[in-house]
Amino acid sequence: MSNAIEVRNLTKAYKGINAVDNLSINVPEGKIYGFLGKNGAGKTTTIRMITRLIKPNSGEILVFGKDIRRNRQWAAANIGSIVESPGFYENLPARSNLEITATLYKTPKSRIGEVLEIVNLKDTGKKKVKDFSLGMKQRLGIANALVHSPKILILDEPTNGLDPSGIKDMRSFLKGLSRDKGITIMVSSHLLSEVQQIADYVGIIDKGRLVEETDISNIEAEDQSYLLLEVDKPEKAELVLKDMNIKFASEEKTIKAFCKKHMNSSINYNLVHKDINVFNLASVAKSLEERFLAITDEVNS
Ligand SMILES: Nc1ncnc2c1ncn2[C@@H]1O[C@H](COP(=O)(O)OP(=O)(O)OP(=O)(O)O)[C@@H](O)[C@H]1O
Repeated sequence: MSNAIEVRNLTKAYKGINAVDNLSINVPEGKIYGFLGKNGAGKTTTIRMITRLIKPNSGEILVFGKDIRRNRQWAAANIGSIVESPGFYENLPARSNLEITATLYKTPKSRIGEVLEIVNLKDTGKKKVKDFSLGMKQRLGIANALVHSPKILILDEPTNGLDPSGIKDMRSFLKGLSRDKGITIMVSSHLLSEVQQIADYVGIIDKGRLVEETDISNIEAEDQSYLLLEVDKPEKAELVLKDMNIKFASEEKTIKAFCKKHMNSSINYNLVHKDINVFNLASVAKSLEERFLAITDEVNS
């Protein structure tokens, strides 16, 4: 799989402090990439460098394999973004606002109908932007970023300020955009659950440095939070776990055994050999949240 964006050894310092520190990330083409980090981790600074709003101190950024410093127009043509909230003429309807952008990009006006359709604002007619909900304004921002038909969309915290139903709509909208139009989407967030629900890949940063970058399914598959057991003789099962030096918490016939995944089969073997019936044995994955906190704590300690 090729990369839509490759960031290599990128550094940006403010007053001698690295806001982004030798960062390298890969955003795979056609996927949704969740760029995750706490407030102040360096997400916006990275995105501002990718979108050429600010210059790095060192490092390079490639868009579809081309260095953006030597291919500025190429980069601009391929990337649509919302970094700061887009300023709209509040007294104009959606279409008129997008016409201004289309003129700037020398894009045919026929594209406006298409993007309004994509973001589900086709029927807003003469309604002025000032009368739009926040969710509608966010979608108009995305329409604005899509006017010139970029292959990559970069959104800095797109769900900020939205209510739960607005967040849900935004999530399914972005998934649809990736699935149906093949657009690569890079979306930053400080909300772990958000990234877990939307992204195919995740890059976690802390203090400007990459902590981990992986396919989201790896996170779900690899890291076990606990093994959930349902047995007929819980007291006997607890003795087996004690013998194996495994911590556990039990409630009636259900036991949570806190162990690594590779221990699951030997736990099952030992239980069965002690004549304990195992009705249910399920590996419960660590949520990204648990994993993220564990990772950033390791870095901080
Ligand atoms: N223009 C600037 N001048 C000085 N320091 C800055 C500037 N922009 C960012 N920083 C600092 O760089 C660090 C990273 O900020 P950045 O905005 O990139 O983080 P973030 O991960 O996007 O966080 P948030 O979600 O809070 O926006 C912070 O310590 C911030 O104070």
